[in-house]
Amino acid sequence: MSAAEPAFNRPALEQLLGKRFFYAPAFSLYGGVAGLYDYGPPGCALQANVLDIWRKHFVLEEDMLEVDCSIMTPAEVLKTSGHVDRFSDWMCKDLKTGEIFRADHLVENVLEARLDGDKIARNAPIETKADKDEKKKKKAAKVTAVRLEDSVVQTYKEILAQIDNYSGPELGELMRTHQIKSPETGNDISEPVVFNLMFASSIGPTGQFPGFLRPETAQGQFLNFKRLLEFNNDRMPFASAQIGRSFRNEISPREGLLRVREFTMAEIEHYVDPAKKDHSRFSEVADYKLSILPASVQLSGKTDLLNITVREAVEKKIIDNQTLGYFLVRIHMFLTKIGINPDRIRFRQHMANEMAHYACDCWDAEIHTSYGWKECVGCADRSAYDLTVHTNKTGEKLVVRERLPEPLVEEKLQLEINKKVFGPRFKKDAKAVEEHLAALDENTLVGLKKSHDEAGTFAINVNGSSFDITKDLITSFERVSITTHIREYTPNVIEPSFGIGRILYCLMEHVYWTRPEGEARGVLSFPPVVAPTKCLLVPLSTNEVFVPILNKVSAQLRRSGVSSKIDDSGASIGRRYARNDELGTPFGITVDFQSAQDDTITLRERDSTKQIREKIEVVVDLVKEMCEGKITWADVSAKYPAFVSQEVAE
Ligand SMILES: Nc1ncnc2c1ncn2[C@@H]1O[C@H](COP(=O)(O)OP(=O)(O)OP(=O)(O)O)[C@@H](O)[C@H]1O
Repeated sequence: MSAAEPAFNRPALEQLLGKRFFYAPAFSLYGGVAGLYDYGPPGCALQANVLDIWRKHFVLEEDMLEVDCSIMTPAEVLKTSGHVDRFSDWMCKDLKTGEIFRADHLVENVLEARLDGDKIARNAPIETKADKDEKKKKKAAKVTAVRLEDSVVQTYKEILAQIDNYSGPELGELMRTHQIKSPETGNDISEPVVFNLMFASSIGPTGQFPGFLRPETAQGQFLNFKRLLEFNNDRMPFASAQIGRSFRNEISPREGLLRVREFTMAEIEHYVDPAKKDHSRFSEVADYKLSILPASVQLSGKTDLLNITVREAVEKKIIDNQTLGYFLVRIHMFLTKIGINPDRIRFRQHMANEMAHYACDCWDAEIHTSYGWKECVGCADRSAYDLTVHTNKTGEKLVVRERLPEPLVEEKLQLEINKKVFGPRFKKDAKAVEEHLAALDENTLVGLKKSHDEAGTFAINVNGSSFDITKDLITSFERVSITTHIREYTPNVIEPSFGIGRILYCLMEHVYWTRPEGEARGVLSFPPVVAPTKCLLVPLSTNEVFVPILNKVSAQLRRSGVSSKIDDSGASIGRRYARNDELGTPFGITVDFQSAQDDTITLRERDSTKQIREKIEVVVDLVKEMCEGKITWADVSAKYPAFVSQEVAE
């Protein structure tokens, strides 16, 4: 289905996912809490399979160092990382009912609804969010057919193209200029105020040690940088990885699994030399084409995608460096491997204001859903930000020290102090003044030496106080030749960050369809590698004769590592297969009277409903190979004559 194609029946999918307990609202017996969900058996199995592929695709393939760090985080860590001050969104309120909105989402939804109203008035098709559920919502939000001036349509489109780029005051200004009110009530809206997204807590019984539930898994990785580098025998570049829960107190979680308050993330921190951001395996992916949406295009009010090889994008500096480009391709490969439709993936570059406080370049892998394009993987160049702030705060140097191939000889100004005079003169300030002088850069020293030579003194400012450095405090201030054998630098970090729940939901939308024949029956066409259960075993009837054969097949599948489930309920075979189509089980094995005579069974493939008949051992091997992604059903049906199942058509 193309990005513009309408008519996706989201309510039907949601009903199926609820009925088969992929996931459900948490604490529903107590009325539920927005943004908290429980996964049931098929949801858990799906997630485990996706994470297994993630580990193989990234951790194993790239030799990453996996860690599992504490979720509860001291406030001081998140203060240093900038999250306490800046990990926030803009929130506003319906002034009468008190209903809360995330400001950028409110502006976006209202302007989109007006553009839809304009389309209805012009009798033009609504391309975005055109599923039935969305239409219903808009009706409820009193979307009326109002024809807009062409210039207004243009302005709205330009605002929407860069909706993520506005600050709170700018969003407030947009609300005033464009008369944005509370959608349901038409009431006035408050000015946007900043709202920190972290859940606060305290550690220990005194309540004196503040902490937060982590909002990302990254900080634990940074704080272990020194150990990890040592573990890696001090070799650069390298990457750490972590899979675990993160928590964000989202202002208004409204789109199911897409925006929740507790979710599983899988994050990679790839450490590189800032002077060498090339990637040794870039040539393997250089010709891979990606659909990208650079910041410059969005700023001109457009959303046209550029289909370009990653080589060209890096050469033209659209993507900043090879390592970033390499990871964008690897992310794309992972998403398609688990079954995301490649035509519905794009990479959107962040605009300057939108970038997180730690990032210097950022690309989001966005997946198209019935809710529109949704960010599912962020890929940020966090530069040296995190390691630098933690070094500055703790005094523990989170740096790389590399032996230079040739010693480096440099002429440098060097200032040596006379400690005997220094201590008695500056007393308690002596240490701070000394450290300040030691940290001065070459340019500053050149200026100070001028005053020192000409006036015999110079002044410096340390912690708000001025100190005169007179000649008697200095033993030498000369240019000397310094030989360095070691280069010390703070690595830059490229961070691909995956929201697993969002990806799972997008996958479920992409693989969902209904069989046209008879009453519409839902199917989830998961690729065998991610399917929650791989194989359904069905005896033709409850006849005892089938039991030993079923047990034999089931044991063989278990030995081959293939998960299977026996359905010996009295329901018709067609009905049993239909139930498993909804669970996304790719293969079905039927045991019948012929099986009892010649040890053969039938193997049915979910999407085509075609079957083959073969010996038990052959079928088990074929299923194993298909589940491991080594062969496909096309390979199997080409080799063994396939026929249409009688039972399924019933
Ligand atoms: N509230 C959430 N619910 C589910 N997944 C989330 C949520 N917030 C973030 N994620 C996932 O974590 C990934 C990395 O987080 P990141 O901080 O880049 O997201 P973000 O830019 O804050 O997301 P958004 O702008 O949608 O709030 C996202 O790409 C997404 O898949």
